[in-house]
Amino acid sequence: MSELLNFNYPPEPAVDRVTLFADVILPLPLPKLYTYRIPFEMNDDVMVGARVIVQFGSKRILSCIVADIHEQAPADYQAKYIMDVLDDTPIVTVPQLKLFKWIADYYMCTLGEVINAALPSALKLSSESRIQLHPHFNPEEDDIPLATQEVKIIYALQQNQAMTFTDIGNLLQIKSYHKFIKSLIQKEAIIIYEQVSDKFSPKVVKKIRLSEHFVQGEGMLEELFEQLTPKPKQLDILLNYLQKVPVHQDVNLNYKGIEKSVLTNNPHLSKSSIDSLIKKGVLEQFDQIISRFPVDDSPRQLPMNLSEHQLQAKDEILGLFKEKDTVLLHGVTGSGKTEVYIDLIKHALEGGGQVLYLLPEIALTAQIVTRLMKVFGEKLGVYHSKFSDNERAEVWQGVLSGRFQVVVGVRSAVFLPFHNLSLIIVDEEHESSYKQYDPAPRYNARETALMMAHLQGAKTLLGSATPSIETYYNCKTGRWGLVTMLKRFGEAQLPDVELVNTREEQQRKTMHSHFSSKLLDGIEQRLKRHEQVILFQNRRGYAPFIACDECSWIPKCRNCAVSLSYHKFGNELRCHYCGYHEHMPSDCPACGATTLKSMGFGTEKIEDELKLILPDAEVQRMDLDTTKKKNSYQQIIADFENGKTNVLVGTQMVTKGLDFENVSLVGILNADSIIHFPDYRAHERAYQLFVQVSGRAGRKGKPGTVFIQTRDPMQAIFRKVISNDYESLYEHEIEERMRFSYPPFVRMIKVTVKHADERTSENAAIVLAKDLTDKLGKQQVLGPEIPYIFRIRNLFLNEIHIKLPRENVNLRSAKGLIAQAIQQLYLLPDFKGIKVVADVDPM
Ligand SMILES: Nc1ncnc2c1ncn2[C@@H]1O[C@H](COP(=O)(O)OP(=O)(O)OP(=O)(O)O)[C@@H](O)[C@H]1O
Ligand SMILES: [Zn+2]
Repeated sequence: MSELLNFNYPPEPAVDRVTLFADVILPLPLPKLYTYRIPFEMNDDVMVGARVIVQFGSKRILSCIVADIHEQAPADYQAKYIMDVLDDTPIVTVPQLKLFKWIADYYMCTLGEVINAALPSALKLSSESRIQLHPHFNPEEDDIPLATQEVKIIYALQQNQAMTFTDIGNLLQIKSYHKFIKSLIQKEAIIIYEQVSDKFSPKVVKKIRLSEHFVQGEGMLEELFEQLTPKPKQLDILLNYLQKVPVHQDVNLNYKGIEKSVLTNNPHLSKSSIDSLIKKGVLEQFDQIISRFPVDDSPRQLPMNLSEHQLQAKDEILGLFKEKDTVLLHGVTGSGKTEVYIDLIKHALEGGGQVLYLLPEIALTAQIVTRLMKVFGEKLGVYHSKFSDNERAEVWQGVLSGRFQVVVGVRSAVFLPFHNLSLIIVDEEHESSYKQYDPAPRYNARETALMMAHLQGAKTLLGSATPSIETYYNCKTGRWGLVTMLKRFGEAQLPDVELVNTREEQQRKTMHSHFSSKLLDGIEQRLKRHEQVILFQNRRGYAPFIACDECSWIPKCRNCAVSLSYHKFGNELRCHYCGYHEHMPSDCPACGATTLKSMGFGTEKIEDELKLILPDAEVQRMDLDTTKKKNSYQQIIADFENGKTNVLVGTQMVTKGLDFENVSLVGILNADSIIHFPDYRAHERAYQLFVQVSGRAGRKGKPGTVFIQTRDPMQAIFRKVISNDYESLYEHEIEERMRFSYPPFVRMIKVTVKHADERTSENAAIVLAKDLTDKLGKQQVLGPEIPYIFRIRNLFLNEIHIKLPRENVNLRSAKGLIAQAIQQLYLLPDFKGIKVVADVDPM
């Protein structure tokens, strides 16, 4: 059963009234929790995990989460009273509060920042919040008892669409109006949203019905007939309506009415007469809102029968779970890990627990959700950033209430209010998109999931065809369990990987722009056979930069130390770091020449050129630029699934997890840019990327081929990719990590110092590095150094890397010292305006 317990129960009722205080988490980056006084009459209503309304500062009214209840008045300030209690039951569970605390401690941020990231804005009320009618709520139809004040609010919202708290206060002319808002939220009659952009526009159909008094009043209908007899067109409409809605049989039928289009689309009825009947008040027009999460009526399907290998993997996993909390399923691409997950989810649900299934990217959810929906139906919730805020709030409530027992989501799903988890699946566990870079909390959802599982006594299954070195190390040292699937499902074989030497082709003059003749021939061949192709290029846009052929001028971002990328769509130059954009100049602003040339290439250019080279092919692109709209992922994936598209060009979005049966060729256009990335993980990443994208080929029977274009085919990493030799990659990498002290042998913390002035940033970093060295020891602190991209959003960056040994270091106290050093830096007058960001376990 769920465990929505309070941290502290309110004390036993005493004869004397006790004065209680609540520590609350405000959704703000404050270092400490604030204490408010609980008014006596609310003593029984304030609960840990529930929201209360408080005044913060002189004006702001905010909702916040109660973290603790006690009798201790704050020592250094007079506690203000809590204004109102919003929830009858906690919306944040006790295990969640513990998790949030861990995130704040581990990732060196405030609880307020965690809460702010965790709660959908619809659950964060403030004086700026807005209120609208709940899209499901139909005031005419929904039969819920409402207080007079509530009716007033509903009526006003029907007229006004949206109102602020202040509007409601003015409307009711009373001070304690929050309870009515709260009650209406609970009755699902209204919803709250934070920003205008979050406003939920419900799907509405126009409907028509007879005005109430014609139906209810004795003899009224007969009278109406008489009235309309001289107007045959109007009478026709009335008769037609009564045919469809036989109110003489059951007056209640009138309530629902019919869709207006039923009448207006009827060629025998006059549209203008319909309108006159509405004007006269005979007919009544109203809007009906259509549900947001339509119930999936398609018949449930049983999970597929597991193959022998899958069954064995499943049994091994369950066996290992008896001794270990975490198991890695290392299964090659296309080995059928998803079906194993589904079976384990079923198993967990039968045991009565909740399940969280994490995916690194929204692009992956489309296919997986379809699959899971068929098996788990309305028990399945989906959580990601393409959902509107109110949809996310609905999933939140659904997890609390138990409506959703399985949730599929991207990294932020670790914040959901699970209270009875028994299994977490982290699919593609090696993915760096599990880590949030900015803003705080800079958490890694995989690590957070492990802690979450620990707090709730759940098991975690990590899955990947290319595990991260850290994870594999944990398996090798026996901390975690390891289960392997070496073969693809069914008859499918791993694809053949071939290297294409672009340097040679260039010398032979057989390159067509960025395509080798080998790759082009390969594509043409596949298309003739009605097979599909995926092309991967790690940059979006048309070209990473442009340059003047005469004077070598290169346009740079105003705010960042990067060149601007050229985007042909919109004919724009754009910064991928700050979003700055400008129109593409027609000639060079430096020398006036008209010879501006695009250099390098991104996905947009590949798409463009391929369409010219192969005019009959249907080419689509999937990258950040083509997936801005809510359903664009689904559309692109569906078009490719149905064979409407022949070639899919994309960034890392197309590289993993996707399952298309007809793809027989994968092309990697520029492998070298991926290998030569200045980072200790570059090889690991390159291997993962190449193997993952290769893994999209030949997944169902038909053999698959991969062409990797490179100028230097002798690089060692390629041999490992070609032979799919993860073990040898691991052996090589782990040795290097040990030798040069990198994770998993040390923990890293990256401290970035930012300032608008270059010298100040540098000097502050030097002072901070010195202080850190004094506090932590010389060996532990590297830098400061100026990063490759040394200026972003007008701030100059300097980085300090801290390496903390795994053994013999108290992580908590080390982080305490780092936080202290940062605080001390903030106090120095020389460095006013400085910003320091600590990133724990940076990726
Ligand atoms: N038991 C089964 N019965 C029928 N088809 C199956 C079964 N298991 C897997 N498949 C099919 O095999 C293909 C590969 O499976 P899946 O997508 O789960 O692989 P995966 O291990 O997750 O691969 P990747 O790591 O590349 O994402 C899919 O098309 C899936 O439908
Ligand atoms: Zn910029």
